[in-house]
Amino acid sequence: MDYIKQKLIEVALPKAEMVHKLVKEHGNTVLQEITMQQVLTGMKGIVGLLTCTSKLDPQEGIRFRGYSIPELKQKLPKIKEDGEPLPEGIFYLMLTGELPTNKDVKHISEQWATRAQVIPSHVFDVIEALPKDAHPMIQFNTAILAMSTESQFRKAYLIGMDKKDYWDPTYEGVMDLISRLPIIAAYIYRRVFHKGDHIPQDPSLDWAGNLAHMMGHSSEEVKRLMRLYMLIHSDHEGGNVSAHATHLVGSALSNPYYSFSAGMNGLAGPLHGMANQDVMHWLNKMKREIGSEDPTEAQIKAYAEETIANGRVIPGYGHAVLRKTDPRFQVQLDFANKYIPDAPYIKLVNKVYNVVPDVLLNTGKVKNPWPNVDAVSGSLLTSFGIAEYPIYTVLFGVSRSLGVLTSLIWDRLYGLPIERPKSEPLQWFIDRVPKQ
Ligand SMILES: CC(=O)SCCNC(=O)CCNC(=O)[C@H](O)C(C)(C)COP(=O)(O)OP(=O)(O)OC[C@H]1O[C@@H](n2cnc3c(N)ncnc32)[C@H](O)[C@@H]1OP(=O)(O)O
Ligand SMILES: O=C([O-])CC(=O)C(=O)O
Repeated sequence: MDYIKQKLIEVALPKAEMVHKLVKEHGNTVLQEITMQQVLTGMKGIVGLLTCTSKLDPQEGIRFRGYSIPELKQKLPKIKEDGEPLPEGIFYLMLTGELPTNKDVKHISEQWATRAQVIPSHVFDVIEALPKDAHPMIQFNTAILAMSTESQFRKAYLIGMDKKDYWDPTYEGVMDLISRLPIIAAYIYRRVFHKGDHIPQDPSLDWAGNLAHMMGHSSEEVKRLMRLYMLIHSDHEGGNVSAHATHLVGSALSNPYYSFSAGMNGLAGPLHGMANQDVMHWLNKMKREIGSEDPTEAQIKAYAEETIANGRVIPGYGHAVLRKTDPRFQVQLDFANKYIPDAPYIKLVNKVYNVVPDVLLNTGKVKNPWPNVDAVSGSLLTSFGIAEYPIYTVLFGVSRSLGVLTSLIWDRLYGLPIERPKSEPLQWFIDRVPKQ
């Protein structure tokens, strides 16, 4: 058995027993009071999920197994000392709860490179059957579903395996799926934006470096950016739409491909991952309407106010949980200010950051006026030559696979049952209003 799987069993067994014990011996413990407002505004703040890969603090931002992004930049293995951590490392950390060694990261890189070799040809046929102008997220998700013919979990389930072993074919499916996503993403990118002139994978490269290479952006600078991008988008605790959808569908014992596809349908929404593409449209429309490539802060403020007055959201700003600037925004801005401080889009992002929070605060209703991860990611990619906006959410999706699919393995390790919260009609809520 692969040593990572062996390690996983050792780490997981006592934890799975603990979950079982908590349910059995402390099942009646009251955890929280829930208000009408919480239920009717998207269940914010209601603890309804067990997720160990990462945890989001509203003030501090995300921590992966306890480590902040600046800590991970220090502690995770890199190819070069001054480079960015390899996403293989965050996968290992989220999976096992322990920091990886260089050897662990190399092992995962090699595993993924090997597994990536065997994507069945029908997956590409299915992509080719779609119109080229179908949004890349449609193509990406269709390909993910088409790959589910390969599901190891489905095969094992049909044979009739013991419930406690479900995690094993899930792990195998997750490893296969993650290994193949960069190839699918790059294939779609080259199909839509580069006349179908495909670039073969280079199995000697790391997972993110290979993605940049297959996209046709093979400079060391873009590979470094891709590693950072894949690291920071990988997880955001369990309640965000893509993670929760993956978990929910997985709770029906749907295979990893079906489950991840559900998450990707959520990521494609403009209030979630698609905001990274929308930010670019918002910035460009602003420049067009103002009639300047370099608008002043006063002009940006007026445009932002007009966006709000028209009943629209300013993409890249606000968050359902965060109440401060997203550290994922900050780390990307730091990267940009270090390597490309004079890039026009980075200057623009800095100016927008100077004025938009006040505009949002002045509405009196926006709970978080600060930028989220999507406020800068597109400007950064564009400045490094990846200027085709519709691919941005696909790149987000490739990264998000690391967290949500690791959680799916843990769902199986814990033996979590089907998720089925209760719903009530409107009258039920009205009946709960205290009588005068
Ligand atoms: C990777 C990610 O998913 S990060 C988020 C990416 N999404 C975006 O950037 C889209 C823009 N932002 C938003 O739409 C929101 O801030 C969300 C979806 C992220 C969070 O939504 P909520 O938790 O409902 O935010 P909040 O409680 O602050 O909303 C209160 C009001 O402020 C509005 N609001 C929130 N953010 C913004 C914004 N950026 N621009 C304008 N209005 C906003 C809401 O639409 C809501 O208005 P309403 O009462 O008239 O319906
Ligand atoms: O946490 C959320 O709700 C949205 C988000 O930033 C993410 O999923 O990365």
